[in-house]
Amino acid sequence: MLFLVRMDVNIPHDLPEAQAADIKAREKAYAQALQHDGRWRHLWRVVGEYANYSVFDVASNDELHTLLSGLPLFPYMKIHVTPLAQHPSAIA
Ligand SMILES: O=C(O)CC1=CCC(=O)O1
Repeated sequence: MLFLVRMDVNIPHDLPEAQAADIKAREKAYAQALQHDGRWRHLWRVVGEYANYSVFDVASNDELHTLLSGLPLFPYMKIHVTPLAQHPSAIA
């Protein structure tokens, strides 16, 4: 099952810099592990925003929820999920 996910990051300004850097490093490792195993298919920065559009390929809504809620930045993100279906005119 494919899902388009938008993540808007909002790290509080009063979070200590070292703590923010640690969370971002763990987020990167988590995201790259999921890209390597094929479940995080795309990760794109939204131009001019601290936000991304991602495409996930997972078995169920519950799996996606588990992955997203495990993101180290999860407490600091607004996440919007759009389930995707085949388009009849798509050639791939
Ligand atoms: O920077 C972001 O958009 C949040 C994020 C998701 C995966 C990652 O490494 O950073």
